[in-house]
Amino acid sequence: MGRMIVVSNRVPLPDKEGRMPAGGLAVAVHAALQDSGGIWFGWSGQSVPEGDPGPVSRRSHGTIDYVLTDLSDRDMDEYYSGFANRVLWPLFHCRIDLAEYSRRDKEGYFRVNRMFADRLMPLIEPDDIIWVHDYHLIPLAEELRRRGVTNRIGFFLHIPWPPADILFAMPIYDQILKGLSAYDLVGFQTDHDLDNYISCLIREGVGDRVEEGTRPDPSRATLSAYGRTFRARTFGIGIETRDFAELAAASTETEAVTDMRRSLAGRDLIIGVDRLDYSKGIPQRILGFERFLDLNPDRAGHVTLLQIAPSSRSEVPEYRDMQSEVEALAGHVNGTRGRIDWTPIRYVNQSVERGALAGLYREARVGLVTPLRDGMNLVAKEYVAAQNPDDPGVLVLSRFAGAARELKGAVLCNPYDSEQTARAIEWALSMTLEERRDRWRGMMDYLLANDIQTWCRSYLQALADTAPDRGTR
Ligand SMILES: O=P(O)(O)OC[C@H]1O[C@H](O[C@H]2O[C@H](CO)[C@@H](O)[C@H](O)[C@H]2O)[C@H](O)[C@@H](O)[C@@H]1O
Ligand SMILES: O=c1ccn([C@@H]2O[C@H](COP(=O)(O)OP(=O)(O)O)[C@@H](O)[C@H]2O)c(=O)[nH]1
Repeated sequence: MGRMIVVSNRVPLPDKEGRMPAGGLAVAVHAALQDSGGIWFGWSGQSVPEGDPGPVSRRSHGTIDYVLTDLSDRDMDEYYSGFANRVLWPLFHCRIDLAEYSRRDKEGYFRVNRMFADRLMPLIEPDDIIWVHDYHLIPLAEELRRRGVTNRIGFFLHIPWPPADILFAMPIYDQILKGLSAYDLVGFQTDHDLDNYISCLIREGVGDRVEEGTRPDPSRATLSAYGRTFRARTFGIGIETRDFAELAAASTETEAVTDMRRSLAGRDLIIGVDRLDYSKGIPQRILGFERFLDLNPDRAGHVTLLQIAPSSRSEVPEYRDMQSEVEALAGHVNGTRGRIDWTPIRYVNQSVERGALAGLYREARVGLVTPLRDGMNLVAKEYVAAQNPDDPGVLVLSRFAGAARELKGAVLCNPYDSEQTARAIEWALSMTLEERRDRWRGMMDYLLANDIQTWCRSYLQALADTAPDRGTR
């Protein structure tokens, strides 16, 4: 195998002391890059006020070269906050109502993808394998092909792929659909996403599966579309299960965790951890918790919901609106259900570092993960990995998270139904130790066997095994 070139919008850089960033994807992809040697290309995290962002900057670490490009403020506005996060993100999470399409943002999105392609061209050598990540960069392979690149190019979509009727609501859906056909291997989080993608090709009349046989494998397909043959497969992303479990076990006596334990004074802890994003269903979760309190008056004063929700994408109006919505709802529940010696919801609008988070997950009797739709949701997996095997907590998980397809021991709920969420919380809190252990063991074994290294290796192996289609388009 040749070198590897990873391309993503955000690049997890090592810090000034050369330490790699913590966190699954960054660690696994760095490890794979170290093995093969290669380049990680993406946005530097800096934007410049006007015009051309200037030349790329380069940093080396071991066998990895980081090649970074600034973006202009206009690029950020149109490509990142505009088309990526106000059109693709809401639509792919089935929120047509929140999608704000504009021709200007669409132009910005394709302009930045062309700029990424131009800047990548001089870096690509004939045997390199290129791995592109996520919805910000769907058109990149098409741009590279236009410039004559015949290398293997893979893509992994971290967020869901929507059903056809939702995708088709986007004015330029055909360009996005076609964009993926320029890759050699397209990875999705779940079989549902792959199935939705194939249905879009079929409904549009532009492509289909080309395998023989009457019973297609729901997790893989060879596809023919737009004059190209390529492969699509599901690879549910994992976490660093073993390391995270060790981190959680080692964090039980850290200050953050002992302070929390002391302040709980014997109350049961329920934890929610999410970026402040409408896809995560935080308002619905608070309503579910409120319903739980109303249905179970004997729990009043004996349970606390800790909701950690750092702000995210605050340039986008819908994200700013969420901030006040969550504050108002949490305040309402605390005001109407709380007592002078008990605050039902602790809402923390700040990021919590990994070690403290791991310890807090382990302290919590219930992990409440209720997105309205989510590509995978790593928090669900981290909560499971962090548990004490002798006395594990229970994961309450939305059926609309990719993780629900894998974590069979979770108590599933429909986050749109506050009554169901309320009952799931009560069930989780009253579950016997034997059942908790049983459910946890099954999920933990799964997470150990399907960790982030396995994910990374199987994706790269599948890409290496894919013969690039060098035919005409
Ligand atoms: O880069 P940001 O705009 O600040 O957003 C953070 C990341 O959010 C998304 O995460 C997704 O990937 C996770 C890992 O595969 C998955 O578990 C989750 O369900 C997804 O929402 C986004 O896809 C990333 O590109 C962003 O960097
Ligand atoms: O205060 C926080 C909140 C979240 N996270 C991490 O952010 C990631 C969130 O990933 P997930 O797949 O759940 O959702 P995303 O934000 O990628 O959509 C997880 O690894 C969390 O541990 C964190 O480190 N600190």
